[in-house]
Amino acid sequence: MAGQDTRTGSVSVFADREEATRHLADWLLQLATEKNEGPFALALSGGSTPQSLYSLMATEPYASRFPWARMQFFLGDDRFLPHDHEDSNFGMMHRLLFSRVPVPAENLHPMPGVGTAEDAARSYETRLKQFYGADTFEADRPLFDVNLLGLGSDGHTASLFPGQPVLKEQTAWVATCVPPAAPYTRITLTYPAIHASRHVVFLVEGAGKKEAVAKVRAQDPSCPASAITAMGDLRWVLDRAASPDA
Ligand SMILES: O=C1O[C@H](COP(=O)(O)O)[C@@H](O)[C@H](O)[C@H]1O
Repeated sequence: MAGQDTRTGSVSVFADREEATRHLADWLLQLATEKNEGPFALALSGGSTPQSLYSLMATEPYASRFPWARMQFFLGDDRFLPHDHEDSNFGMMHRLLFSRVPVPAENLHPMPGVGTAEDAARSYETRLKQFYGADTFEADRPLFDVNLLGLGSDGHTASLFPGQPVLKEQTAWVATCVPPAAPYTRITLTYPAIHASRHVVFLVEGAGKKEAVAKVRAQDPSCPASAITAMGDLRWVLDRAASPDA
């Protein structure tokens, strides 16, 4: 593993996907068990990259070590689809993780997938505000303990897609996005809601992401991921294939 600090956060590079995934599972387990008071709130990413992490968390020794009863699971984004649709991020998380571990149903906070997308965004924001206990963020009081993010090869993260109006959202915590070159209307956390995290961590794997990682490192403004910040720390977990340095 190699490590370095950049303006965009700390970077850890692992030999392959399996090592990167195991590192992240170990780090999450350490954070969740260290915080022995109150809920441990996570916002999870969708797509294909984190699937091996969710599967790993549902196997031993992780499955019996995570404090599931204290863990609260939110989503960073979802496709506006019924949860049983094969492309629903929540559906994927449920199949790989939630259905296989003793997490209480009331600790799961899916984004609504029926009705209208606008209503779904407003209703999810209300849910987040109830959980946070306030309508505006207080400095140094994060909403999420960990916000796990992915990175698209076009530089999108969560469902913050290049050039879309959602990138300018400074007030709403949750918004809709209709990506021109990707399927489905999306519901996504906005920049301010992602910022309200004790830890923001990107998990990025595969050679197809190397160019996007390099652009974020160079703070290329065409990449939505370049503008991600955190109340606490920002870190990148990469496999060697995704690292511009490898
Ligand atoms: O559409 C999405 O894409 C990104 C990246 O997904 P990946 O399949 O390239 O890993 C993901 O982070 C986001 O949650 C998802 O909705």
